[in-house]
Amino acid sequence: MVTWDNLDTLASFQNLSKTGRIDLKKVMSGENGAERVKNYSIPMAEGLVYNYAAKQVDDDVLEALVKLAEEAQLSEKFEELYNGAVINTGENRLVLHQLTRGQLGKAVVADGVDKRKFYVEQQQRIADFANKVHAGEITNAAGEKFTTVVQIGIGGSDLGPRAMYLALENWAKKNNTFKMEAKFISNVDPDDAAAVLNSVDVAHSIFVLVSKSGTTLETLTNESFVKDALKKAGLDASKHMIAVTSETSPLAKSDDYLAAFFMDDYIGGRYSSTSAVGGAVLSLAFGPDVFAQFLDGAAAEDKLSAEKDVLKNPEMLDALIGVYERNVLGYPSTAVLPYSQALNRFPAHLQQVDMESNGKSVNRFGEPVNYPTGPVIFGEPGTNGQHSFYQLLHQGTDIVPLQFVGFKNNQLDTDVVIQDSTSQQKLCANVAAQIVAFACGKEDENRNKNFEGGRPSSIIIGEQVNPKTLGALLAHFENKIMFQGFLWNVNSFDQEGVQLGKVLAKRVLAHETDGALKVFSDLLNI
Ligand SMILES: O=P(O)(O)OC[C@H]1O[C@H](O)[C@H](O)[C@@H](O)[C@@H]1O
Repeated sequence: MVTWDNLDTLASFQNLSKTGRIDLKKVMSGENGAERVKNYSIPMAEGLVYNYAAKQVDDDVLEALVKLAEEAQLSEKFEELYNGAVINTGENRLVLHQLTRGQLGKAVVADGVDKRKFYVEQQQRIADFANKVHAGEITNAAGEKFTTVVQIGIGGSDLGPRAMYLALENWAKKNNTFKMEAKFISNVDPDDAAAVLNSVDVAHSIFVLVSKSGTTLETLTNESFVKDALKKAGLDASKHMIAVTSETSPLAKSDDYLAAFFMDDYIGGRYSSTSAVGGAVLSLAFGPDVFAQFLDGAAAEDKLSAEKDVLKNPEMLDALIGVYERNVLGYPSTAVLPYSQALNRFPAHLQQVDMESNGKSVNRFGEPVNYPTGPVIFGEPGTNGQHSFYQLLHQGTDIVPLQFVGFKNNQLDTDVVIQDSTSQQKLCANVAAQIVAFACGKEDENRNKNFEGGRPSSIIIGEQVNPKTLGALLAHFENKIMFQGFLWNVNSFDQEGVQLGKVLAKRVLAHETDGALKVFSDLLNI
């Protein structure tokens, strides 16, 4: 049996707090540094490697982290989760997104259904549908092929699928698996839908309406927006739309769609990229086989997350180091910095996964916690970020732990040699340089030009962004966030904090306001 205790009640956490502070500048300089880079590294799935040489840890801290993992029963809690325990206590739900890509434990039966079978069945239904669209067996009313897919959804029904699509678009083009261009409508700002609709040929577009609940105001509004545009173009909306939702949602039984594919309440929106939510758009855009490879990558990383030896489990160690940084060293934020244009929207997706999961002030029993929980997450791809916010990261008063991601190869064949190096080499040179610059700094008599150093980072290195490495990368961060939730003893799988704003917005629209809300409503001309 596992016990759910607050972090600050664990003896191993008290011991961790007493370990000596690491002088990163010192340990990362010279031969010492070279040894650390070689040793402080864990193989991940699909040829990825997690390197934590530039984190403020040494063997003593690592030993204390291992003890913390044991006392907090991280492995046992993950085991409970994938075997179908009610981990999402706030909503009384199981947490099953790992089951969409593999079976780590025993069969999970819920509501009389084997859940792994259910997810595979949905994946298969989507594959059949996508193949028929590609073969021209499912067409528009004029019998012409669909050429574009447009996803309508917001939050978890947008960010993950969008980030994954962008990550694989060029790879698919290069590898001849690109089937259809995908576009995304999310914001209730009418300019979002209008701009996307202006950029596509609606007569040859298939729209994927994605809403787990089937009740999200922005998504339903955008659906009407699109239906209106289709009608104005003389088209039958029901011949152009499919839905991805949960079987219990109001959308599930509607005749308004060509087809409906299902996820369920046991998959949080932000964890739904590997379910039908990501499956529909990615299978249509790149073919079902590419989506299957993406799932394989995620499944392989999930397996590593189940590894009991902390020093062989990249997700668990990353989580533990993050908690050490947050709760012992007191760092309030974390930046995710992929040196890859393909991962352009990956930080935005992680922002939701991390901050919606662990941005909590009460533990899983609803009692206030006395320690900081989830950090603020932000990020941009390198090298763009270097010319923007890195100034604060190098010389600002806050220390911000960094999570770099870098790949040896780009996705397209095009590159040039300028000043004796390719663009890809320049990209990689920059990430290596940044790790050492942040860790070691540089002394200068001019205080303005002085770099203190001592700024920690980790890096995940891979060969190339492709479906498998992307799946592994996604699972890494999902599972890291899950382990951190276990450590903080929060429920990482609900999101009550987003409700209040929705309720007040409804009041504004119904003109049922007073006080400050009324004045703001007037100022905004509602
Ligand atoms: O998929 P839906 O039910 O439309 O939900 C879309 C999103 O909106 C909610 O407000 C939540 O904050 C997100 O976790 C969710 O992903």
